[in-house]
Amino acid sequence: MRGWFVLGTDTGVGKSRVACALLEGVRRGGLHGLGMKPVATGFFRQGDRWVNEDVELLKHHGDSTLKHSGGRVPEEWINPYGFEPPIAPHLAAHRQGVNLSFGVMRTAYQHLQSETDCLVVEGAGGVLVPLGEEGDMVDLAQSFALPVILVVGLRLGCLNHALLSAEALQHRSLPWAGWIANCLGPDLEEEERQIRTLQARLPGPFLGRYPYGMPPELGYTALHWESLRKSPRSAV
Ligand SMILES: Nc1ncnc2c1ncn2[C@@H]1O[C@H](COP(=O)(O)OP(=O)(O)OP(=O)(O)O)[C@@H](O)[C@H]1O
Ligand SMILES: C[C@H](N)[C@H](N)CCCCCC(=O)O
Ligand SMILES: [Mg+2]
Repeated sequence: MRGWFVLGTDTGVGKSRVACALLEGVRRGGLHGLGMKPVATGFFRQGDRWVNEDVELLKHHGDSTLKHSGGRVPEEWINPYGFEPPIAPHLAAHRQGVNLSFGVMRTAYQHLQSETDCLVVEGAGGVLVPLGEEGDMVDLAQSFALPVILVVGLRLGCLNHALLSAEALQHRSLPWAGWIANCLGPDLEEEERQIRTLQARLPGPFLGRYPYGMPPELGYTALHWESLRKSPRSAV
């Protein structure tokens, strides 16, 4: 089991950007890498297809074919559940009369695992986002048994969000890879001291400061690959 489960302090904090940077780093290190978004909400029409930005980004920065068979990566493995409205996953599923099944998501995950060296899974929203009757996003991460990376979106309010998220994760004793500070603005007030405040309080390792405006093709260089390599069962 190799890869990471990318969780965030909230929606819109940079999970996708960081997940794509991880894929860039993995692939530039010579490994095969695939992204997965178990449940995505917010689809729009593009020609004759319904697309979701996160799913498209993960496909773009990941490998385009399966490692062993060389075939196309099935969309339903990358994104087993997708719903049009940009709302909470369990509410979007409910509108469609769908029960989100951990079994379906785990099966897709296992298929992808067997066809890649490193799998980067992106959550949706924050760590305790409900996923219906079977649990929440942390439960899903636990059932995948991948080491978790917490993306902290640096802005006013993030200290509280980051510490609450870490407490929730510690309660469920997940394998932990570390946390990344993602700069959500160009000139963040007290950015350095926000990071130091979190370094003193969050479990390590600190996996890097992702700069504002940096695309994933360059952003992977800002991540601490020495520490990422030491993640439990890391492939890189
Ligand atoms: N370091 C950054 N520099 C510039 N823009 C950023 C940065 N990080 C994130 N953004 C922008 O902020 C927005 C939210 O980021 P992103 O989509 O990665 O968040 P997310 O945590 O994946 O959200 P979701 O919960 O919807 O999956 C996007 O428009 C993204 O391009
Ligand atoms: C649509 C959006 N971009 C996210 N993918 C879904 C965010 C769900 C947040 C749920 C909540 O915490 O209220
Ligand atoms: Mg995202």
